[in-house]
Amino acid sequence: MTDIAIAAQGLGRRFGRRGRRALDRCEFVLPAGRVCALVGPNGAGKSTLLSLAAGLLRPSEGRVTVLGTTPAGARERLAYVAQDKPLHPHLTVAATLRLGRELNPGRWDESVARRIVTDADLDMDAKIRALSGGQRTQVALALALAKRPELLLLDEPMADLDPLARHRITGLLMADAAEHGTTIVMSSHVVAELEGSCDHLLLLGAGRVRLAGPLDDLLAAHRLVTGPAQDSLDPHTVVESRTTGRQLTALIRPAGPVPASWQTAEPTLEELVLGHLRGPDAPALSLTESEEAAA
Ligand SMILES: Nc1ncnc2c1ncn2[C@@H]1O[C@H](COP(=O)(O)OP(=O)(O)OP(=O)(O)O)[C@@H](O)[C@H]1O
Repeated sequence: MTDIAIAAQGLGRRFGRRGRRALDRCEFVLPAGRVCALVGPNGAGKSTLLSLAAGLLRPSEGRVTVLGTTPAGARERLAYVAQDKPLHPHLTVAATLRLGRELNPGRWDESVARRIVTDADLDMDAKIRALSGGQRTQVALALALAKRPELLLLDEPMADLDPLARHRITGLLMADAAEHGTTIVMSSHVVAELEGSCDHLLLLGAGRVRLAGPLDDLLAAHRLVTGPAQDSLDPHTVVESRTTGRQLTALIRPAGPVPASWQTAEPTLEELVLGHLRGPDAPALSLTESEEAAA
């Protein structure tokens, strides 16, 4: 086991010679054992980042280190569930799991795979092509978890799951992380669902890292404030602000005390992310874990 699950240095990826960079000069460190929410607007570069970490794409610039080595070198120790959940359509569920076992000798945990497909009420003899999108997702998650990876990369894993399946799979992922110390990086647009399950955040915007670090520290570095519209927010960093009549509501990074006449509260994860999506030009903030927390 290494202390760092993913480290990106000057990481960039361009598609085509003249193409816009999908990722641009990304720098971040994700300590091992964390559950990291990967968020950002459509086209921000989330899938590109996950594909680079999984070793399915190569960087155009910079580098990404995974579990202390190259993504290719870490391939056996990581699992990746891509957005389109590629599985062999002509295989049955049972044959898919059998293939997973054969491809991962020594690591395969049949019980977790069986549990996921049984809980999803899947017929072992059903062909993958006959399954619904959400059912296919659960087979892909069964394959990924049964591999007992040290790093699990999930691209919008909950997008096509029903609420009960989401609840069940989230519980399973959290239990896995707690029991085995698995690092999980999970992209999602449903930020409210990540609240309570993630302890680390990576927010991308237009291919750049906008926020990175331990979730509690990032939340503590921000305040949601409400006050008179005519008041100045200097010298605080304003991520996003809106005026309704005579009232101003803003997401700020305080640079000192906020006037006592202002109402202030720590934002929720959803408020933090929404604020940064509405204020894409706010300065980026990367926080590293304190030694105490990392111990
Ligand atoms: N294979 C590709 N060829 C050309 N451009 C690509 C390719 N894959 C991604 N891109 C471009 O890279 C950028 C980032 O795409 P990416 O899929 O990583 O974003 P995302 O954050 O995962 O988006 P979403 O939330 O919509 O899934 C987009 O502008 C996209 O058009």
